[in-house]
Amino acid sequence: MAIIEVSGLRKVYGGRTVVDDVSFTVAEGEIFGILGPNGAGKTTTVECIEGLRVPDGGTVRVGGLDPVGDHDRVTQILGSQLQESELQPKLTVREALELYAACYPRPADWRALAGRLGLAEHLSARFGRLSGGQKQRLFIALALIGSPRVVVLDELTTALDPRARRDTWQLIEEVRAAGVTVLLVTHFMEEAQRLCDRIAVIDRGRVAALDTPAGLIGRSAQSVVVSFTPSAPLDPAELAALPGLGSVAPAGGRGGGEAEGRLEIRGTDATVDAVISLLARHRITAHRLRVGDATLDDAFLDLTELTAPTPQEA
Ligand SMILES: Nc1ncnc2c1ncn2[C@@H]1O[C@H](COP(=O)(O)OP(=O)(O)OP(=O)(O)O)[C@@H](O)[C@H]1O
Repeated sequence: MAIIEVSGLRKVYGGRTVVDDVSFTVAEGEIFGILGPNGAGKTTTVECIEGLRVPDGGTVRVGGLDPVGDHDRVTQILGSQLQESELQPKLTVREALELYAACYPRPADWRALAGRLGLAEHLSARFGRLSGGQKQRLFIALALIGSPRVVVLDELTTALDPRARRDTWQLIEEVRAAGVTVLLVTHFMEEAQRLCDRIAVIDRGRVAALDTPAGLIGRSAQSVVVSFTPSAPLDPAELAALPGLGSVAPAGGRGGGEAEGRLEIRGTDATVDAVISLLARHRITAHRLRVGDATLDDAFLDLTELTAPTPQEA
């Protein structure tokens, strides 16, 4: 059953359409990701779901309720961790938890929540003195304190170091295991790939793709990556004619330098077979040959590069 239903959502700021005909549903118990470049319209979409923005078109339902018209009831079933959340620096962790718990008719046991989130030893610590990771844990606790059925986490791990980020991923999995639906806005492909059951890729206000992480990678024309340093130059025309070819580039072309002459070829399994044949035909050796599956990162770049014109252009 869908707990979130977004249909034909539109939002316009000062005559500029920033969310344009966005539709998706989130099933109860899912971890659903919203992924997209900066300014794509992710936060605006999420804020419409939270009832913080009034849509200019389309409908949004959370548990069958209108987040704007039924705002009070929606806040009872939806918990939010907002992007760039701040609290009074002098507020202690205990005070924040007690304050937020008092706002809900059926609050979770905040002490148990603090224990689960590793905050039990920091109850007397002031918000302003907490580390980035501790703040994020507190924000998750505050998002969960009303015992919500669905929790919205917007760029939750952006400020965290890799270890704290991984700890947070485990927490998100625990939250879901406890039966809470998670709507996750993220910039981190690894995070989306690891956590999300399904992902909506939003680009320039529109849903560019909606699928499982594996489905997104599979639908990209470039699902396999082969890289090597040839012992002699290869003919660009022959490379361009490879079957199923997605791209040929100097290795590291999408960031980072690499050994002189090293190539990175993206395509399908058929492309890799043809590369091997081509090398054998010309008796060229492939040094440090590596073949790997494309990642969600590759699929994301593909999918956001290939989308239609911006809403303004349409
Ligand atoms: N209150 C506002 N008034 C005018 N324009 C806004 C407002 N809020 C957001 N925008 C613009 O709407 C577009 C979408 O913004 P939004 O914050 O939804 O994007 P995002 O995908 O969440 O981006 P990011 O990943 O950078 O957080 C951006 O161009 C932004 O500048």
